[in-house]
Amino acid sequence: MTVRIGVTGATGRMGGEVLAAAAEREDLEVVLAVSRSADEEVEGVAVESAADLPALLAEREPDVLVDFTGPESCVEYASACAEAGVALVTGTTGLSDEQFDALETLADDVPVLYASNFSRGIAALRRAVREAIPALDGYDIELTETHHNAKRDAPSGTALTLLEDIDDVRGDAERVHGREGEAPRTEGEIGVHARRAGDIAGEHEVLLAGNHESLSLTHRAGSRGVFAAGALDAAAWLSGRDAGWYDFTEVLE
Ligand SMILES: NC(=O)C1=CN([C@@H]2O[C@H](COP(=O)(O)OP(=O)(O)OC[C@H]3O[C@@H](n4cnc5c(N)ncnc54)[C@H](OP(=O)(O)O)[C@@H]3O)[C@@H](O)[C@H]2O)C=CC1
Ligand SMILES: O=C(O)C1=N[C@H](C(=O)O)C[C@H](O)C1
Repeated sequence: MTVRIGVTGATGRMGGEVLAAAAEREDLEVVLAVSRSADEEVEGVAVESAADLPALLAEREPDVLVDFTGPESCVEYASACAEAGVALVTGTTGLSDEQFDALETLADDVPVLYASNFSRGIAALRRAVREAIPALDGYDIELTETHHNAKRDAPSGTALTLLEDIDDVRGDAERVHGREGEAPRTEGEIGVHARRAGDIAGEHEVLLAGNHESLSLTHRAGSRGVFAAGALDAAAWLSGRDAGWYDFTEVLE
């Protein structure tokens, strides 16, 4: 059965990637695409006004809306989904705790799948980090992420997810965002570094060092296509499921 999808932020970097990737898939059909700046075609799809999203959801009846926009719009579009009974896949990062709470509440009404990163490589990196930490007890940990120069939020959503993973395994640690001046490392702290340059699609490195050795676990996205493909896999998987909060790792099981 063909899964009917809607795309928000269609004029954005990820919105365009999602539309391009969807055009290559036979299991999905794009039935609407919106952004605040409508009146354009992206990847041959007409982009309509995001202000009309509630009406468009009711009229076109997509199974799943795929969202890569901004934190406020993500919650706004999720509310429209809950109202219309449409499932939501979102990879928007930079959400506050309150915005995550709002999304989780809306998941009482419709299926919501959130992932700070839709690449399989990051899913594997997360597993590797969870395995490495207990094997390298007491080693210092530094996390570095590198993204294109237009990224708004820092640290990246993926970096925050990796930090949560580290805390889960090792207990809550102090996070030191960059260092300057007299700033010696304290035991157990995690250094967090965000670099912004050029058009880098996304790199994450978890460095563990101690006992005269170091282990660097690094993921590099070659293009945004990997995130778009993962989000569409998630949309296909989510369609028809019960209301609730879902994770990308469930899609990969
Ligand atoms: N989870 C993952 O795997 C990935 C997540 N991301 C995340 O996706 C998000 C989008 O990234 P990217 O595509 O590079 O960003 P862009 O700025 O290129 O695109 C964002 C799009 O969303 C719309 N938008 C932005 N802010 C708002 C807002 N406040 N209200 C309504 N619409 C808004 C813009 O369109 P317009 O202004 O025309 O409405 C634009 O089309 C970011 O949070 C990023 O971190 C990115 C890559 C992978
Ligand atoms: O903004 C981006 O580009 C990306 N954002 C996500 C994040 O914040 O982790 C995922 C990916 O790294 C690309």
